[in-house]
Amino acid sequence: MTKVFGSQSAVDGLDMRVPTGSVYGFLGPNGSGKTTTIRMLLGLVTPTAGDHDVLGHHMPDGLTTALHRVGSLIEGPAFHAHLSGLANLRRLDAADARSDAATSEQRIDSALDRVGLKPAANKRFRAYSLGMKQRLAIAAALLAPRDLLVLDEPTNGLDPQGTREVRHLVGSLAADGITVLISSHLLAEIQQICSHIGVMRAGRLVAQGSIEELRSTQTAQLTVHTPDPGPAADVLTRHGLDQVRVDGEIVTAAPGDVLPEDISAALARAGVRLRRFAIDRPSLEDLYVSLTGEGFEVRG
Ligand SMILES: Nc1ncnc2c1ncn2[C@@H]1O[C@H](COP(=O)(O)OP(=O)(O)OP(=O)(O)O)[C@@H](O)[C@H]1O
Repeated sequence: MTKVFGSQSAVDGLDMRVPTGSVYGFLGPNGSGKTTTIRMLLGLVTPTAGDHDVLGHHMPDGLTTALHRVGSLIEGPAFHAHLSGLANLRRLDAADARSDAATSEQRIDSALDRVGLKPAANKRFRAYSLGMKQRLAIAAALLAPRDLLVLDEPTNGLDPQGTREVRHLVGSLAADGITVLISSHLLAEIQQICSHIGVMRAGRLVAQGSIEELRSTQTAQLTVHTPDPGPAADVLTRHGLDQVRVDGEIVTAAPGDVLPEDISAALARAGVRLRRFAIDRPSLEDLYVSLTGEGFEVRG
């Protein structure tokens, strides 16, 4: 899908797949096109080009069929500060033409229970912590049964405790089988709960896949600390390792398919003395930084 606003391209040729049952972390710096993409997915913005399916329904024809199985948190519902969480949910539920008044109390109760807000149900919204406010917003998205939950930056502005609350909640919803699409500009905040990740940069999806797939695209690096760097480099080159480099007593190389145990045995046979032998794979953090140029923001 593509979305152009005036002369500005917000989303450019996006080809995105959110597998059923996944928690898909939709990552990218501010302004990279995440919200625009989510708004297109939910039929709130018409794409300039391209089309998409939601829960197996081609959009926009399947809008009414598919979207009542989709809960979303985009800008967040408008809550009344002086009303309790419970009263706020009652108002929202009553305003939904599709909701069945006969089951309203039961659905509200289970939504509050789901997000752990039952004990605070009668507290005024303005007395809620930021994490509680965000959990209430997610409860609002859960007033009807959902197959897919779309959360746009649900941890934005939350303190570490609020972030943990939201993360924990999303993890438990996913464990119940709800597919979750969750956007964030901070990989560290959502990495633990995601099974899949898509990375946006300047309107383009620059990487997408399961965490394992993305990790495996990262080239591992062998690092050897040794007082015998010359012989060590010779052994590594003879064993077919690429990019063998010597820097003082540190030798690095790309091990490729050569097994660590074969490398260490070969070094031992050649009499190379080792102070340290390690094979490291760059973290997802490194991948994210290299794809987006974004620094890793440490919070709290
Ligand atoms: N309605 C609009 N009219 C004009 N430009 C827009 C509109 N909506 C978004 N844009 C532009 O499109 C680009 C992508 O914005 P978008 O909000 O989708 O990014 P984002 O990744 O969600 O960022 P953020 O996390 O800041 O919301 C930005 O440059 C933004 O200014």
